[in-house]
Amino acid sequence: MPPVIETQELTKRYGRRPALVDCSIAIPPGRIAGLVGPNGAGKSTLLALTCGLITPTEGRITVLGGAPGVNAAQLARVGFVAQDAPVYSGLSVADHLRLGARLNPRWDDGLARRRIERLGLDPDQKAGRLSGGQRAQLALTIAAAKRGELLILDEPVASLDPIARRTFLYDLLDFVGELGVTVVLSSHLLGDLAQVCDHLIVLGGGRVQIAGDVADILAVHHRIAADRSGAGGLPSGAQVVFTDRGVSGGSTIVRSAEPIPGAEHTDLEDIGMAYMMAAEARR
Ligand SMILES: Nc1ncnc2c1ncn2[C@@H]1O[C@H](COP(=O)(O)OP(=O)(O)OP(=O)(O)O)[C@@H](O)[C@H]1O
Repeated sequence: MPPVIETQELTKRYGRRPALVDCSIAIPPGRIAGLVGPNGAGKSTLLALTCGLITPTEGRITVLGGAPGVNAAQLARVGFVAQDAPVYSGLSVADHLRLGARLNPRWDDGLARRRIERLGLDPDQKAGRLSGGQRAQLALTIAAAKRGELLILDEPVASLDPIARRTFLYDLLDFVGELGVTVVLSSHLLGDLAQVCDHLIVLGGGRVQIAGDVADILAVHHRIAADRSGAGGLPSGAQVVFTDRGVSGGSTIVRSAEPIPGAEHTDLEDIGMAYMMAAEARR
């Protein structure tokens, strides 16, 4: 199956300022891909390129086999929820569904109504009076009912409390299972992404630090005590990603296809953080 999103040496500059540099990624179909990186790392730029809202300065990007946003048919296949879950505050929940039905040729009204009911949203409530979590859920419902093949969510949980975040993410999981779509989800909250993502892209300073399926990433990363991180004690080909000296003597995340005797389990949160810290340290 060809990737849903594929980029080759994709670069975007605003004027002379590079926002994304030589980005080469491939997201296979059916994945929930997490996109993380510190402020200004290039996440929104990559998502905007994916939706065709902006065009590359150099390199190539293919979305669902074509140029992003090239025509109405292509746009109909992609659902996009921008940062802060934009909704029309003067319109009611029901008005949003009516607008969605009018604007989207493949609109799934049954799906939209079922979700609104399940979430307990009052159809007559004005969107401006919904809570942040409810607004995020409404925006996700509209993007989903478009019945596209790719859902792009730019920091959809940023303004939500931990309970609303958890509900939103588990709901997303359910619904990806139901619709079989591919999702790209950006967030600063690595712990949240680790719960739902099976593909990860870490950006730092506009460059891809690591990208791939979560299972593959976990298989080649190890945590060892900081004082063992001298290259002498590691298998050949091992790469020290980052040493964090702050936590009880410190620890080092190492990338190695070979097992490392005595290494501890590490998780996606630690690995993502190590790549981001390493990128920051190089700047
Ligand atoms: N329209 C623009 N004009 C000029 N520079 C921009 C524009 N949009 C983004 N940038 C710059 O490009 C870089 C990447 O920005 P981007 O918004 O993609 O990062 P981000 O990872 O989404 O950040 P955040 O986590 O803060 O939302 C930053 O240095 C930013 O200042």
